[in-house]
Amino acid sequence: MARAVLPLPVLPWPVLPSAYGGVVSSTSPQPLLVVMGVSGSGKSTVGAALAAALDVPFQDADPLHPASNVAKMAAGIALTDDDRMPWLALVGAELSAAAASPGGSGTGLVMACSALKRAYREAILAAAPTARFIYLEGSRELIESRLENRHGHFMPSSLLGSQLATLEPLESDEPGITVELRAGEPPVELVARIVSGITAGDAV
Ligand SMILES: Nc1ncnc2c1ncn2[C@@H]1O[C@H](COP(=O)(O)OP(=O)(O)O)[C@@H](O)[C@H]1O
Ligand SMILES: O=C(O)[C@H](O)[C@@H](O)[C@H](O)[C@H](O)COP(=O)(O)O
Repeated sequence: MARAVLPLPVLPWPVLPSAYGGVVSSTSPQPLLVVMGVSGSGKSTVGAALAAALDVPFQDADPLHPASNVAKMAAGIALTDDDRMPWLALVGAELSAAAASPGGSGTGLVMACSALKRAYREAILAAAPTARFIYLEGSRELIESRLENRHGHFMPSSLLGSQLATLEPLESDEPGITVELRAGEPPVELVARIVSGITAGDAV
């Protein structure tokens, strides 16, 4: 699978070494990141840890879905573009609100959002042009095993096939990086790789 590698500069904020073992934002503008990938790739887990490492708020896009979308997914029915577009508008609005203003007053945000298709990412960027994507790329086997071990979530593992079929991986001319998932790697280590990948502007 092609890996997206963005030429420098990747992200519009300066970084400094930190005790975390990676980097933190040092001055405004604050990071505006969308952790993307199929259901079960770790967006929520990794996104929350990344936000903590960067000291910016975290938001999961799941609660922004209307109840009708959640009901469909819970019933094992894949969403359509028409189902997703109003939801993506909400995702974009949240990112836009958190974006750094010219005066630097934005809070920044890490958003966990599947953003499966390029058109979905373009819709997000239309609302929040400074957003950058962190694509969690993993094998079907790894993601399937994680979904099978995840309990209490509305999204059934049976939808993984449709998620993978819908997915258009982040491309090299899109803003962001691709991160390859490794079996057995704790989230904290994955986050450290992401932070260093953001800085280096490379796939990690
Ligand atoms: N690096 C990791 N190592 C092991 N398990 C993980 C890791 N990241 C996520 N998980 C687990 O995999 C499952 C799916 O992660 P989740 O964050 O809910 O994915 P998503 O938000 O993309 O659907 C959860 O049970 C989570 O605890
Ligand atoms: O576009 C979609 O089909 C959904 O947004 C989907 O991609 C997302 O994965 C669900 O919201 C389930 O949530 P999890 O990704 O947390 O499983």
